[in-house]
Amino acid sequence: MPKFAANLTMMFNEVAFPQRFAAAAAAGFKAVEFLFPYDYTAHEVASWLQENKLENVLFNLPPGDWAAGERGIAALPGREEEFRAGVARGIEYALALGTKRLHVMAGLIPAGADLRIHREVYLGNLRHAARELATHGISLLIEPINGRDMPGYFLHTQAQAHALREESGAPNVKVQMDFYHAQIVEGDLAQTFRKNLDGIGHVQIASVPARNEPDDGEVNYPYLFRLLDEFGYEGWIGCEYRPRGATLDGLGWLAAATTQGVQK
Ligand SMILES: O=C(O)C(=O)[C@H](O)CO
Ligand SMILES: [Mg+2]
Repeated sequence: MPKFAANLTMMFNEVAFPQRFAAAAAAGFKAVEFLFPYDYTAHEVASWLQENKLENVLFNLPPGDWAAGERGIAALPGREEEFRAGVARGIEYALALGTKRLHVMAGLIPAGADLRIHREVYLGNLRHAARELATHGISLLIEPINGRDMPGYFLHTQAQAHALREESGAPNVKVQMDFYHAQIVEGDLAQTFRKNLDGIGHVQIASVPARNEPDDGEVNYPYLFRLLDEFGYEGWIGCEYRPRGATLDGLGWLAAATTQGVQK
């Protein structure tokens, strides 16, 4: 049965990050995801999860200098040492939080760069991270992101991600299929999901093009939720959207999905 996790980076922004855990739990969520926990100690984040009986299903490995515009370093030559230190830091947090999935961002590639070099570096880093994570039973996720929101990002299409996943040779490398990005880049969401089901480790949702609640725009989410169920998807669905107004006011879609028996 599809299960929904609140994305605390985008949702419940009415309150500060530490208070979003209680807000998500009060709204009925049993699980949360967020981009980065590193502004806080692992102990603090673990305590917010425990106090609110929440599971953390996903966060990202350190992405390089996010404030300076970096969006991951996994495909950037010359950053391998920093990448490895980031893997160790991510694992330290994942163990404290009980997290079983870590997303690794590839990075922005300069125009005209030799993509073969970036691909080799990326694969080497993926293999290293996957090995380290596997010793703790953690999956490594890679996510194609649309080039309108993130120009220059290395990974765009589902096919590219699944080819790299297979080439990594690591069974714990999985694709994070964000339906918002996938719809913008290529569409054909249902068939693409069905074809790649075994290689998908996490799903994220938002309306297209506004990236608000999944109840408007060009993607028919009630249909997709039913399909995910029929296909036997057992993973989480991260609600990675910017609420149009107050987060609670926009949760009607979740109530409807739950009533229809999508969420157990
Ligand atoms: O943009 C997204 O869809 C994401 O999932 C984050 O930016 C990277 O985790
Ligand atoms: Mg996403």
